[in-house]
Amino acid sequence: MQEAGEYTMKMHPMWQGPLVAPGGNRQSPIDIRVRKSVFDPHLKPLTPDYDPGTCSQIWNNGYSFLVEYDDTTDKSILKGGPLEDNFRLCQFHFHWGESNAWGSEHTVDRRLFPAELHMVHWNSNKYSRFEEAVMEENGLAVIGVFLKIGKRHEGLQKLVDVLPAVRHKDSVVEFTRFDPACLLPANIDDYWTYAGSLTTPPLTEAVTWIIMKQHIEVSHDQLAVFRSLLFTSAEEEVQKSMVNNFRVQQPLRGRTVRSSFT
Ligand SMILES: NS(=O)(=O)c1c(F)c(F)c(S(=O)(=O)CCO)c(N[C@H]2CCc3ccccc32)c1F
Ligand SMILES: [Zn+2]
Repeated sequence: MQEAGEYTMKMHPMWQGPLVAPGGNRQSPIDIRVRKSVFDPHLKPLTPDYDPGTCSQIWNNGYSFLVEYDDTTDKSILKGGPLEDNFRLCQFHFHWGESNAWGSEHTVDRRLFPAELHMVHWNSNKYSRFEEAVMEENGLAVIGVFLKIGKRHEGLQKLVDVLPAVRHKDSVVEFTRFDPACLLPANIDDYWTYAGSLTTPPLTEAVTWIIMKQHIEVSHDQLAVFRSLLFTSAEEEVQKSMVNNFRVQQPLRGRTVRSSFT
């Protein structure tokens, strides 16, 4: 019988890390209870300003596939919303399920989505490198966008077409001139925001999460290509499909989720 207060250090097969970071009281992901969120009239519109020229490569790191951006200058930045400083885009990635019934990390009133996009940014006013910001409270800002199955997403197709080239873990290909703004929903003024953490190691409590209320649509076939990726490298005998690469939800611990809309 587990002693009260003892942390359940269950090892989630996916992340090989503790599910609840010891002492963590602002862990992610969470369920967003819409009626418990608090409208904050001081929240500004989000103003992303991305330069497709900073897009550099796409790679499979054995957790997800990442599209990486050159973050050595302030060319692709996120400002506004709940943010006081400039945040530089460093990468975006997705989380998805083995079926369309689940796959997102965050949920809205327990509603699961088949996938979730995360655009990872770091505070370039306060820090000089991502690795520094990742250890600091509010060093990072991650935009979350839910994906639903529907019409084909024309902008996503350029990315889907290159995924077979990064099928195995540690494969990298050059990927340029991709405008990440094409993956944002039409309405980016309506969002929820809360103080949380990375959902993969190092699970640091450094993230201002900005979760879009409006989802984007991708086709069934486009999402099926995500599932053709592998967690395993080409050398490994047993190949494992890259699916269910999401973390289980974490306790809210009294945090308030603010909304930019009523
Ligand atoms: N859901 S999430 O937004 O918390 C998140 C991920 F889910 C995720 F998988 C990754 S990763 O780079 O693929 C794996 C590294 O842990 C990152 N990458 C971040 C975390 C650590 C790190 C270090 C260097 C560059 C990017 C990242 C991430 F921020
Ligand atoms: Zn993520």
